[in-house]
Amino acid sequence: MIELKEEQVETILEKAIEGINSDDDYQLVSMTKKIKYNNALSFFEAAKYIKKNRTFWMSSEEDFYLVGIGQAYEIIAEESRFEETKKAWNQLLEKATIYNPYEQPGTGIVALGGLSFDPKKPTTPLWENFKPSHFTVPEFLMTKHNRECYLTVNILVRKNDHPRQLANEWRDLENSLFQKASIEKQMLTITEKKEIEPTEWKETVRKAKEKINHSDIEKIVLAREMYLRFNENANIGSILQKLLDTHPSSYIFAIEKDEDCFLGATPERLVKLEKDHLLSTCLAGTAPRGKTKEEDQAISEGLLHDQKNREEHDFVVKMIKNAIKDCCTHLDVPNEPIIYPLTNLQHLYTPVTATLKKEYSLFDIIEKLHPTPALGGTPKEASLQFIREYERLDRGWYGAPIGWLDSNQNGEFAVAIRSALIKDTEASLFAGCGVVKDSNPDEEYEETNIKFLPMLSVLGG
Ligand SMILES: C=C(O[C@H]1C=CC=C(C(=O)O)[C@@H]1O)C(=O)O
Ligand SMILES: [Mg+2]
Repeated sequence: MIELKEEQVETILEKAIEGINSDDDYQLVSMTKKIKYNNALSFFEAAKYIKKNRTFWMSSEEDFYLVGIGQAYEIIAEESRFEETKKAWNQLLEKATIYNPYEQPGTGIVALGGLSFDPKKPTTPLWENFKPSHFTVPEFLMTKHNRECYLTVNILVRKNDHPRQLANEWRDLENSLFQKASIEKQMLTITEKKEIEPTEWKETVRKAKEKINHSDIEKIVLAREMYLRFNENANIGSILQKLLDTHPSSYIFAIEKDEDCFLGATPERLVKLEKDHLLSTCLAGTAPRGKTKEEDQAISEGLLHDQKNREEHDFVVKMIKNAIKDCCTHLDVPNEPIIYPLTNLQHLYTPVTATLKKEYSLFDIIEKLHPTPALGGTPKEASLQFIREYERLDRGWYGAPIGWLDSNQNGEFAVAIRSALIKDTEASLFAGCGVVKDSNPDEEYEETNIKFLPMLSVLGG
């Protein structure tokens, strides 16, 4: 393995610049090196006053962290968002210079980002900074995996750039990013807390039930919002620390877009790809945790055998199976769900594994899966139409795919639930639930209350 040497950086940049022929052409140069073990959150925090648009990602199952700082390249798509994003990503990779002797998942050129829940629903000012599809290749990417740490630097070079100058700028920035930053422990105080139209929301649940009883729609997921105001600006690093401490079995994520930050602790994996090995998960059907071990056990048993929750869950299993079967071989789905326990609640859980056929990519799978009936409903289009028409909420990126992919067919996307959009001293929290024929509006309301807890409790609630 050939390590990247300091003096090589300039040569790599020089070569890339030499290959650029016209003024409006460019090339992405990506260089990865191993670095000393570093705290991911500390790195995130150090960038606070240096670069905007930070990204944080921690995967629940492994010791895997990504921290992206700045934007070397952006892919924004609105209309045919999957097609456009896929095309732009492939074009970027085609002409990139990649120096990455490790080829570990999540190193080298990595795009981090996500999508909005429904591009057909008009956006409100709340989500104006979050586009229908927005992926960023950061200037600096720290990857932590299996107790090894890597730093990737991505630089977009143009014809008239000076390699030495770029190399020097990059070195200075890197030095300042590795100044150890301690995470300020913030005690946020909520000065205003407002549930947005809870009575109307229950009414919409009733309407959804009616629709289910009188049409071929079988499930509709309805979400609602809680608004918070704080005594001071929320510090994202401090909130992430609390999420990491309290939600070990969830994906912890944060995506900053200018002054706004969308963050959360979601247990819901949409899809993970390691080369051609695909893993998706069905997570739907919910119960609270018990106060004692015995009570917890009894609730789990109850959930496993509860017809209404099993129905909610089985719609997801069926849909995921159908959505990916033509793109995969070796599809494996257990017959029965198991319990997935979280800090504040427990879910029904079924893992789905498969081998992805060569001609398909991660974007193809996301397009086929989103939204699963855990966030949309069954059938997909009809339930989406209902949500579009009756849900009094701009979901923005809530409930949508969020994650990363690299240039070696690895990547992972979660579904952005248990999440909040933070704007300085304000936050909007989101929670939804699957409405089926046996749903009770008051019980669904209580279920969403528990789903607010992961975010509420780290925001001073
Ligand atoms: C829509 C949410 O949860 C989904 C995921 C798991 C269980 C769910 C449920 O039991 O209703 C929901 O489908 C949310 O947390 O906002
Ligand atoms: Mg439910």
